[in-house]
Amino acid sequence: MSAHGQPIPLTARARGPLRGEAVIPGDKSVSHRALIFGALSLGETRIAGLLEGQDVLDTARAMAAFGAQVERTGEGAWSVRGVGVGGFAEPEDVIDCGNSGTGVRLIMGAMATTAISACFTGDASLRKRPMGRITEPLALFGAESRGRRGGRLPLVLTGAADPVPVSYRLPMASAQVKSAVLLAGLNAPGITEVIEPEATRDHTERMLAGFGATLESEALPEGGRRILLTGQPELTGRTLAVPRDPSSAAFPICAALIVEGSEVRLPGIAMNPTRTGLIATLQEMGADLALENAREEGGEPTADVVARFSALRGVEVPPERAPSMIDEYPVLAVAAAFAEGKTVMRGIGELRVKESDRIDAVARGLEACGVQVEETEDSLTVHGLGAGGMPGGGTVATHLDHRIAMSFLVGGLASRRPVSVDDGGPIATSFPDFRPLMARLGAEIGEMAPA
Ligand SMILES: O=C(O)C1=C[C@@H](OP(=O)(O)O)[C@@H](O)[C@H](O)C1
Ligand SMILES: C=C(OP(=O)(O)O)C(=O)O
Repeated sequence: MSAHGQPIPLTARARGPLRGEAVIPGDKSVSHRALIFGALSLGETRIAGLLEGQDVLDTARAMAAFGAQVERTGEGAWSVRGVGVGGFAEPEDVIDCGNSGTGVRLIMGAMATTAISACFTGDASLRKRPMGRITEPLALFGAESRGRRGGRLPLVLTGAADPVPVSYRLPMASAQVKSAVLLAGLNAPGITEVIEPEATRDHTERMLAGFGATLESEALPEGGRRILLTGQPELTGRTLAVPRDPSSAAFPICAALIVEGSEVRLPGIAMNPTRTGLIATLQEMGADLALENAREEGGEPTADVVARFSALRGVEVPPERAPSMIDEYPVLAVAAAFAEGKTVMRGIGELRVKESDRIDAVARGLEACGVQVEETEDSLTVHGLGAGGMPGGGTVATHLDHRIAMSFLVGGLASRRPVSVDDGGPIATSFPDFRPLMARLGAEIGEMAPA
């Protein structure tokens, strides 16, 4: 939806090859964390390349409401003067995190061991998402919460006045839950331990260490990781550059692979191994993907990605890959519609609690575009139609989900008939530049009535 709440229907149609350079904005996960960790530090944090999507802007506003001085100093350039660990002030008004699960969950963790109360809410999508997975571990520190039935937002959280450190084994693979527990552990005396059954994105661990926290992380023999955080460190503001978002890069990459004659170069994409599952899967599908100039930027491995039109073949995506490609399944499913043979994605039950139920949204969208699919509670199978591809011609319901909107618009660039989405407004939450960037590559995505 637009800022005024009106849906913005968009239609994508085939118009020839995509060519050129795609300069992807900053990583959303790192951007949220840069603002939150800056707010929990003493002194100034200067951030370059911050993603200026609505999700991150909502987190910036929230950090100001908790007492940090947050200032935009240029394009993607932000300054945060923090209040230190345990220094959050009580916000005077409701904290509205918009569409952002990462924002609300990490902020709840960050305030849970400070003796203040805050009321959190979000848009219609965020108000449907489970928050018990956060409030339950935060209760172990001594925080109290009261929300709607099923632990939904709006929710009031009162931080523990005398927090105790905890040992917590995550019941699901979730970097948001892991991060909320670690952030709460910052203001608890002693060691907080988090055990994750499967390794998830590790930006919190890497970045907290960079801000001065003492943290140890070890791989477990049975898979997963054990993280030990020493509470009550003095975090110090720092200068950091946000690497370019691999989850946003996924859209032009997949578009180049399925639109005949395409070649797109994407400089400096983050290649943190906890985020590269899509690249591995596409390579197994036969994608012509080159990774060049591997280097380190802003503390994260990066590389230039070159994606060229490819004859893809269906694969089985192993369940253990889910955490490292979690947000990329919708666009992978669309690319799989252009592959020869079937693609089976297993162990993806977490997709049901994202901005939308992504298994259902993708399955219904592909059906609307003439593609046969099968779903179970935690899997999705796409019957690919080969390079001749998806018939298209349908309108896809996006359920306030940016990734569903962008995935199907990518599909429309290669399908036989145009593909429409009912609402492209939420694209602004993570990739505000998506349409102009795709247009510069030669894509036709217009604001027009559904086909
Ligand atoms: O920690 C993060 O920044 C994120 C973690 C993932 O969510 P879960 O922790 O719910 O899997 C991911 O889907 C989200 O887009 C960003
Ligand atoms: C799941 C996502 O984000 P969040 O959980 O932060 O809303 C996403 O960006 O795909």
